Amino acid sequence: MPIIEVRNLSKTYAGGTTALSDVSLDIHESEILALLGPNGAGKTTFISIVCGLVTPSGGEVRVGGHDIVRDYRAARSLIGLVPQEISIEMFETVMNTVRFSRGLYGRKPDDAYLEKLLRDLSLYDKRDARLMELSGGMKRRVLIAKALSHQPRVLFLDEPTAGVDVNLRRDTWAVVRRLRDQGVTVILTTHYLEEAEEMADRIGIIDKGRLMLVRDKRDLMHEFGRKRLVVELVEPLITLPADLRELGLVLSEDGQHLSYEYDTRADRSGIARLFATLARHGIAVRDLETRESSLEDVFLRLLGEAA
Ligand SMILES: Nc1ncnc2c1ncn2[C@@H]1O[C@H](COP(=O)(O)OP(=O)(O)OP(=O)(O)O)[C@@H](O)[C@H]1O
Repeated sequence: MPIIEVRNLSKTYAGGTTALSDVSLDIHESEILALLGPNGAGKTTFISIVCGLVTPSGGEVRVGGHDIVRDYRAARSLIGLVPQEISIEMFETVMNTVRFSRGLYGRKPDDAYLEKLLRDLSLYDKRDARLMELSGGMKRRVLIAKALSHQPRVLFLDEPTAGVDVNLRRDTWAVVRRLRDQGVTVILTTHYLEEAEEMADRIGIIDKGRLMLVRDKRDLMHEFGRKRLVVELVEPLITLPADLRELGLVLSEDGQHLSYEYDTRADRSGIARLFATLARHGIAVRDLETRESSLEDVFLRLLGEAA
């Protein structure tokens, strides 16, 4: 059974904005799902509904089999949420904040678990510091600790590394991966496509309230990705022979490089033909380089196609 089942979910806010329309999705235990989409696409609305902070206008959501409206407490107890905005009690210490969060869910005190959690998040040294004394990145990690204080099975991270430096971002990724390996399901939103590419098992793209696609990341990159082959020549070419141009090759300004773009899905016969044609013209090759498109290229291409 999926840990989260979303059926025909929609949301129209009081002002009339439709933030979600007819979203259906299953989220599986211990996967990392990244939700991508432009500003205002509906990602935060989706998270807020599943976490019970916003009431849906239509459709159903079950978390661990519990309906999020009829059976709110049971559903919510399985969820940890790291919100986009930092709103914490600045005068409290790190350890007390996390203890308090755990208490809110009615869980028995367990300082051993909480101390381990702080260690995992590299916050243990700061456990007695007041939140106002922490850096922005540390405060973000306190939010993660709070969200995990009641040992939820699902963790929502709304832009977990916005404004966080590269090292800390990598630390956060490592923490999230470890959680996934411990069986926690993670749903995150991000505007850093590199983050989704690095971490996610599946990618969902939301645009204008619609879930445009949910796919295994590797399949997605494979299906929509493109490869680019750059051939460095021993001798520069002044003009490109017509048959090479017809194959889709492009000559660089300095005449030293030929480049060729192709679908990762397409069969490789194009490449073989290309080299045969180069050989026929007596064009000698010094070096080759291939580059695969990033998730960012794939994403922009998909949104472009949708528009
Ligand atoms: N409380 C609200 N009342 C009315 N409209 C809202 C409310 N919250 C969000 N919206 C609208 O719903 C739409 C979706 O917003 P949402 O915050 O879900 O997008 P998002 O994908 O999370 O965006 P971002 O990437 O900028 O965080 C937007 O048009 C937004 O203006």
